[in-house]
Amino acid sequence: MTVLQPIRKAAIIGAGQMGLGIAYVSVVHAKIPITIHDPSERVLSSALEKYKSLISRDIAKSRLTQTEADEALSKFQTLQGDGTGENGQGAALKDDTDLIIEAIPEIPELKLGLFKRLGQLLPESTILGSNTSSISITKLAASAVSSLSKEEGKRSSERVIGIHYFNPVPQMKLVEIIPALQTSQSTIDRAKAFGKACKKEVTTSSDSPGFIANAILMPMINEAIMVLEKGIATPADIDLTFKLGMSHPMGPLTLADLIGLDTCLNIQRVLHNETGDSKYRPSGLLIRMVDAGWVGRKGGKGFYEYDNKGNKLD
Ligand SMILES: NC(=O)c1ccc[n+]([C@@H]2O[C@H](COP(=O)([O-])OP(=O)(O)OC[C@H]3O[C@@H](n4cnc5c(N)ncnc54)[C@H](O)[C@@H]3O)[C@@H](O)[C@H]2O)c1
Repeated sequence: MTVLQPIRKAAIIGAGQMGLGIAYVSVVHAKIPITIHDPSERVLSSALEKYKSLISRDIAKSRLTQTEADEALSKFQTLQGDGTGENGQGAALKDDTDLIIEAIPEIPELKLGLFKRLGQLLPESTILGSNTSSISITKLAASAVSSLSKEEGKRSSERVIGIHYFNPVPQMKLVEIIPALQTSQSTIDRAKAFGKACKKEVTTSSDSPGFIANAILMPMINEAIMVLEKGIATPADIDLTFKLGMSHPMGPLTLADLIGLDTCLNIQRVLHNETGDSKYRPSGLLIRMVDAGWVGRKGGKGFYEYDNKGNKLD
């Protein structure tokens, strides 16, 4: 039996809603130290506040002791920049980092550029994971070989993998693992073991646009927005139909607000571009709402309005 190299230290790139949640379960459940990188100082200070409030909530619910909470605080570090020397201070990522998980916006050029720099910067023992909802992991793996020799390039692409958590990460019990065509079996095994260490169930999807979850979810959300756009029903009635008629815990428009309307639009654009299938075309209303800066719960307004703690207003 082969012994898997353990993940002892990780870095998260992007401290938005997903990056912070991934950092939290990595420290609290997988019990490893985390550095979280983001170009925005404002995002980093808000991430630290949210991290502390997640800890306080877990203490209040007796899920963490004070000693565990102190340990979790000492294992969490924030750093400005993206870790590779872009958008901030120098290349802060260290050779002894066993795992990187990027959670930057769902924009192909941004992620491809990041994987190119990560491929050059980090030793081939470091797993390069992406929390992308839809972008091809095979393309990210190909980007991680740029300017390396053929043999180094092959090994560099073998350590790239999709590690797709769900929102909100501390509550949702799933991780979707997506190997690229190039990914090695040991990378798959290490990524699955890490997902389980974060106390998640693991599913595996091949590298196809939207993988399992978003290939099914995004067309449903888009159809719900089109029903609204056509004036067929109000947001409240569309959501209530799914809650009470189909036993979904929340309706599709509430879920779209939670995911982020910018993220939904970016995912739909990737699905549409990658498949060429018109069923994935984003609705005009979604495009206009993102144009208006109405990105959902994280921005205070989407299909509903929210206070600065993210609670829905009546
Ligand atoms: N929101 C969801 O429900 C959800 C669920 C699963 C996966 N995802 C995926 O996770 C990723 C992040 O989504 P999110 O909802 O956390 O987005 P978000 O907008 O909350 O956070 C993105 C963060 O990335 C930072 N950033 C921007 N450009 C960067 C760069 N070049 N380098 C480093 N950081 C940069 C931003 O400052 C921001 O803090 C996306 O790929 C998304 O598809 C999102």
